Formats: sequence, structure tokens, C-alpha cells
Amino acid sequence: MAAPANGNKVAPELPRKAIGLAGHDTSGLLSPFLFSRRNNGDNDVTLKILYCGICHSDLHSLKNEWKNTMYPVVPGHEIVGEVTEVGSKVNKFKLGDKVGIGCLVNSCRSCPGCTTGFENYCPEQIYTYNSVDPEDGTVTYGGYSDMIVVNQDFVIHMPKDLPLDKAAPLLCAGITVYTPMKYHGLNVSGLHLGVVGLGGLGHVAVKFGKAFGMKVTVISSSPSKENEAIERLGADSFLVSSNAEQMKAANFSMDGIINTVSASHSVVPLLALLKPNGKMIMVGLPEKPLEVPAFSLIMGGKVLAGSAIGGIADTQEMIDFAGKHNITADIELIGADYVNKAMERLAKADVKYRFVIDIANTLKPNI
Ligand SMILES: NC(=O)c1ccc[n+]([C@@H]2O[C@H](COP(=O)([O-])OP(=O)(O)OC[C@H]3O[C@@H](n4cnc5c(N)ncnc54)[C@H](O)[C@@H]3O)[C@@H](O)[C@H]2O)c1
Ligand SMILES: [Zn+2]
Ligand SMILES: [Zn+2]
Repeated sequence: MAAPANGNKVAPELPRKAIGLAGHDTSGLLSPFLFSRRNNGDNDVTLKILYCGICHSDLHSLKNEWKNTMYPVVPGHEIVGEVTEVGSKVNKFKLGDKVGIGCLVNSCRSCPGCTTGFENYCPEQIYTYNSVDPEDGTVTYGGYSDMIVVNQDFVIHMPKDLPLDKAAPLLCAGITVYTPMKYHGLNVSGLHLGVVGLGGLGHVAVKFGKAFGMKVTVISSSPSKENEAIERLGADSFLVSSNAEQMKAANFSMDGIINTVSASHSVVPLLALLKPNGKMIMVGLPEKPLEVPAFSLIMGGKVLAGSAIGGIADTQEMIDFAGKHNITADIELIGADYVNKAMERLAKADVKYRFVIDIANTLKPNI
């Protein structure tokens, strides 16, 4: 077994029993699963999980769409909980604190990513689920479970003023859109931001864009989302991606685009929406490769980039910003017994805009 990345001392005996919801094959169906978590090490924090959001990445992983799933998989990386135990070296958290965990639970601490605040680009990053954890050699299990043990450096303080169920999705959806906006200069008042795909990520991108004082246009395949995008989420305008005339009229109008689409789609009409030197940042992860003709980039000097979640300090910054500006996700709070139905609906984009599981009140061994 590799040495722990951070010298965390963990007592080997009697690991703790946990209950989760696991997928066992590509059917994507989840069922109750009993497993063990490691003991709380001296740098660890244990949480009782209260809420966990359902990200589309959970669905991709359950169905092994990225061909890297290790079954059984317990998904969930939008976790909010209460601290129930702290190790002797923990100085950032105390019992009873309300805290969050996103997509990462550890990293190497010494690579060019880790030393510059981009643990999200560490080649040895440990994902909250579906990674092998060097602490104990086990596969990590995520937040569709009643408790979790995580190194304090990967735990986030939740702002006092945000409702915890609605804030949980910020730990993946929020940071995933906040990071490219910050690092690509798409957080500047007066600029025009396009958001493609109005799902979990997309709807929080609209809220961050408005909080930064931007003009925000939603580009969606569902005409039925127009009213809500404008009236409920505060977008300034709305384009239906299949309406060629409407799309053409908006060509050369946007400074940047955050593309959150989870399914294969053509990026050429989207790149055409950008002003000269405009940028489109991919955060959605369709299973098939994109088709990008060189002409669609060269004409207009367009930039096509990608971005994955965010670093830990940025995650804390994002959630503090959300607390100050009262940004939360619009959620449908569900019981653990509804999770398979929720996955079915998520696959059809039938959710406004994030399912969140009420773990503490509903996850029982017999659901
Ligand atoms: N880059 C990262 O770090 C990161 C983090 C989280 C999620 N993701 C990925 O981002 C994608 C979105 O995640 P989500 O949780 O928001 O999913 P979601 O299902 O909530 O939202 C995706 C949205 O895209 C819309 N859509 C589908 N086809 C479209 C098209 N042709 N044009 C416009 N809209 C279209 C759907 O209607 C849906 O509303 C997923 O692929 C997910 O795996 C990436
Ligand atoms: Zn996610
Ligand atoms: Zn690293």
C-alpha cells in the first residue's frame, strides 16, 4: 500500500460501518449497500452526512459511460454534513460544524497543480468516489451514504446563511462553473456570457453570471425553459439551440460561453455566437468526442478550452461568495427511496434543477 500523501495516522482496527446506495452494474440501478469507512485519522474529520446532490457525473459513472467505473460504486460528491469527530491534529474544524465535501478528498500536495491551488489538476487526485485511496488502499465511496471520513484539507466551511440542502450542489455544480468564469475573465460586470444547457451546472452559472453583473443569455434545446430562465433565474435572454434563425441573429454577440451540455452536440453554431477572440469553456462531458473544424476556431480567433471542478481554496471562495450573494441551487429534495426514479428523470433532463437526497432523514438499511 502506498504511504498516505499527508502522513495521516489512522488506527487500523475496527473501521466504521456505513450504509450507502451503490450501483453494481451498467443498469444504473442503486440499492442499499453496507460497507466500512476507515477510522478517523489524526488529520481527519468525520461527518454525519445530511444532504447529497445528484450530479449528472454520478449518472455517467453509474452507467460506466466514461469506461472507468469500479463497481460497486457509491456516487455523490455534493455532500453537506455535520462534524461528529475530529482528529488530534485537526485545527480547522470542531464538533458540530456544518461542512461540505466536493469532488476531491485528497491529492499529492507537491505537484505543480497542488502547489498553486489547483488540486483539481493533480495527476494523483483522489476523487470522492471511484478512486483508490492511499490512506487504506480501498476504493472511495461517495456521499450517497450516512457518514464519511475526510482529510481536513479537503473539507469546506459552509456559510451560515445558506440553507444546507440548496447549498449542497454548489460543491460540484457551483465550483465547476465558478472556476472557468474566474480564470477566463468571465466574471466581469458588463460582459456578455452565454450559458449552454440549463441543468444543474447551467442554472447556477446563470446565477453567478448575474451576481458578477454580466448580461447572461441561456442557450437551450428546450423552448419550454425560456420563461423560467428569464423570470425565475434572472437571465437576460434565451436562445433555442435548434432555431437556426435565432442563433444566427445572435452571432458575434458573446464574450464567453460556459458549455454544460452532457450529451453529444454540435459546437460549431455555439462558437459562432462568440465575438472575435471570444472563448467557449467546456465543462460538460459527453461520452463521445467533439467535432471541431479548425475553421470554426480560426475565423474570429475563437478559443475553445476546458475546465474541471476547482481547487479547494477556490471552492471555499466560491461558497463564501455564494453566501454573500445568496446564491443557491433550485432543488427538488428527495428521499433515498426515490433515487432510482430521480436517475431516470435526470437522464431525460426532467429536473429543476438539481435533485438533492435528504440523507439524514431517509437513508436506512432497508430502503
Ligand atoms: N467539468 C467538470 O468538472 C464537471 C463537473 C460536474 C459535471 N460535469 C459534467 O457536466 C455535464 C452537465 O452536468 P449537470 O449535472 O449540469 O447535468 P444536467 O443533466 O443537470 O444538465 C445538462 C443539461 O444539458 C441539456 N442539454 C442536453 N443536450 C443539449 C443540447 N444539445 N443543447 C443544449 N442543452 C442540452 C439538458 O437538457 C440538461 O438540462 C455532465 O456531462 C457532467 O458530467 C463536469
Ligand atoms: Zn459533479
Ligand atoms: Zn498534486
